[in-house]
Amino acid sequence: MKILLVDNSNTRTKFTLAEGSKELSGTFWIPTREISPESLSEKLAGLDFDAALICSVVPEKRAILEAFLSSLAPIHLLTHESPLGLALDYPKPASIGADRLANAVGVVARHGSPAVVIDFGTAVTFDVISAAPAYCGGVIAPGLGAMTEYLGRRTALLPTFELAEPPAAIGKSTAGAMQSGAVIGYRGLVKEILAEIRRELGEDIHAVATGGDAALIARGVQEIEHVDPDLTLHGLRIVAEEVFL
Ligand SMILES: Nc1ncnc2c1ncn2[C@@H]1O[C@H](COP(=O)(O)OP(=O)(O)O)[C@@H](O)[C@H]1O
Ligand SMILES: CC(C)(COP(=O)(O)O)[C@@H](O)C(=O)NCCC(=O)O
Ligand SMILES: [K+]
Repeated sequence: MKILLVDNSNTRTKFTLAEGSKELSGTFWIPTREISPESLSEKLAGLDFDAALICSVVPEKRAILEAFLSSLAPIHLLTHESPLGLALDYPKPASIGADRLANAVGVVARHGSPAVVIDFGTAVTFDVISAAPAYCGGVIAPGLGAMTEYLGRRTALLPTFELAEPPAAIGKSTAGAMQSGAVIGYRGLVKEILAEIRRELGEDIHAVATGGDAALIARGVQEIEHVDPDLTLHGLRIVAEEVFL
C-alpha cells in the first residue's frame, strides 16, 4: 500500500510516499502560500497512492489539501486523537500543533525516549518526551528566518541577507554583523532553552533537531546529538502505518 504523507507547515509543505518500508521514497515540497487546487494537480500529477495522511498547522491550506486529496483516496488528518503510541501529559492536547505531535512520534521511534526534539521551522519548537513515552510540553520561539525577516522589515537601513555561517563574531559589514546576530545569537537561544529544560527535568535527555534551519544552527550546538531532516515525515509514516495498515 502506498500512503502519501503531507506535512503542511507555515513555510513549506512537504510530501513523500510511504511504501511499507522504513525509508521514504523521495520527498518534495511546495511553498505553503502556493498551495492551491492548481498547484496540487500539477505537483501530484502521476503520483499513485492508496491513502493520504495530512498533518497541518495552516487551517486555510488544510481545507484545500483535504478537499483535493479526499477526492483521490481515503485520508486521515493527524490530531491528538490519532494513534500516536504516546500519552499526552498536557492540559489541552487539542491545542498542540500536529507537526509537533508528528515530531514526538518520530523521535521516539528513531532515536528513543526520553528526548527533546527541536524543529527549526517558521517557528522553532522544542518538544519534550519522557521515557514512558509521554508528550510533556515544550517551548515555542520565533524561527530564524522569521526573526531576520522581521528585522529587515522594521528597520530603514538593514538589508535582507543570506542566512549562513558568519565569517566572524565581530562583523565587518552590515550583512556580516546581521549573520552573526542571527546564527550565533540563535545558537545561544537554543543552548539556554535546552539547559533550562534539562535543569527542570533533572535529567540529561538527548536532543534531536529537524526543520529547514537545523543543519546551520546545530553545527554550533554540541548539545544537539542528531540532525534528522525528515523527522516529521517519519513521524507521519509511523502514524499512517497504524491508521491504514
Ligand atoms: N529552500 C528553502 N525554502 C524556504 N526555506 C528554507 C529553504 N532552505 C532553508 N530554509 C530555511 O528553513 C526555514 C523554514 O523551515 P521549514 O522546516 O520548511 O519550516 P516549516 O516547517 O515551518 O514550513 C526558513 O525559515 C529558512 O530559513
Ligand atoms: C508552533 C507552530 C506555529 C510551528 O509551526 P511551523 O514552524 O512548523 O510551521 C505550530 O506547531 C502551531 O501552530 N502550533 C499550535 C500551537 C501549539 O503547538 O501550542
Ligand atoms: K514544521
